[in-house]
Amino acid sequence: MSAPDAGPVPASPAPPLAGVLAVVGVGLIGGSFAAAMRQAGAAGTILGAGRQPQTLARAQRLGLIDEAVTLEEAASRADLILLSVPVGATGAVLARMAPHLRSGTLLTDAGSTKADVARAARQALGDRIAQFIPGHPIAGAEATGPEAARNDLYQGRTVVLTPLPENRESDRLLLRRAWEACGAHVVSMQPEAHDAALASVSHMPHFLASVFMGQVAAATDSGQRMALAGTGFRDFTRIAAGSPEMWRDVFLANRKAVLDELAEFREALDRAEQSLRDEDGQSLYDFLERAALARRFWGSRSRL
Ligand SMILES: NC(=O)C1=CN([C@@H]2O[C@H](COP(=O)(O)OP(=O)(O)OC[C@H]3O[C@@H](n4cnc5c(N)ncnc54)[C@H](O)[C@@H]3O)[C@@H](O)[C@H]2O)C=CC1
Ligand SMILES: O=C(O)C(=O)Cc1ccc(O)cc1
Repeated sequence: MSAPDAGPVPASPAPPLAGVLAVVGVGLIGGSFAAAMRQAGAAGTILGAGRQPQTLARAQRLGLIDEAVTLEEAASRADLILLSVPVGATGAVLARMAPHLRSGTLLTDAGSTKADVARAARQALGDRIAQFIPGHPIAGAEATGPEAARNDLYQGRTVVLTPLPENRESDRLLLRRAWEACGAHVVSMQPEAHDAALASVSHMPHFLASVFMGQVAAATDSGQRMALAGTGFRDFTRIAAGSPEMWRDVFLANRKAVLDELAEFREALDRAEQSLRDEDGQSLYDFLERAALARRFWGSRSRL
């Protein structure tokens, strides 16, 4: 007697990339990673760890994480761990997790600077350093905390990985696939090249916007000035609303590259100022035109 025909055997769903994902620091960046990984079906259980129990409770209510756990528990249970805390906290967080890590666990981070993060990780993890791959999603906002998290934050955005010589190829591939599952495009580069470029196009804009915003806010007639401010002021100063803790750490971590950029900027500012002092309309026009063409060209290629 033959068995009744049950039809084609249904394919079992592919296992998630990370059976257990842990996010340390469930704010904008970590919360968005959790949300995107969940939406893609790339994470099974999602654990959250951090500094403030109230933040983790909010993240759980928002459905970003399934459970709030200690750093030690995250280290011992997770297959993949994302650190999304201010870069200055990296060493202390990893040092607490190190004794509890399983050998198969992969760690990464989302910090805005990379050379200091790699140094701190080396010191904290010692002979487990192969398990840590530094990373940086070039996506974000001035808003902070789990309420700011979005499952589409990384769609179409670039994620930079700065792998260490010790990292295993299979781990690099897994991390690349995780970010791709979040909709990102992954590139690899050297940490020093990353930090120099980001000093120019991310850290400097924040520094300048903050100095400028502080100067306007300190004026005796700041209320009147801001009542008259339009979209140019809004666009130019938007990023100054970002987290002071996060940005303090970025500037301290990338101090040398930012100081180099500031020196170059000061020279360019002096040249532009001289054109104005000299009432040199041609030279003013030339520098404004160069900037306008460069900005329009970048805008037409960058989708931003
Ligand atoms: N905000 C942005 O646009 C971007 C930020 N980044 C990087 O991502 C990281 C996180 O930034 P956001 O998510 O924007 O900040 P956030 O303030 O939204 O979230 C950070 C979370 O880390 C927790 N935290 C802080 N110190 C901690 C510690 N010592 N131990 C455990 N938890 C701690 C905070 O309680 C908070 O929940 C930073 O390293 C930042 O440089 C990277 C790309 C973009
Ligand atoms: O708010 C914006 O427009 C940003 O550019 C966000 C941002 C901030 C810090 C990073 O390291 C990367 C991206």
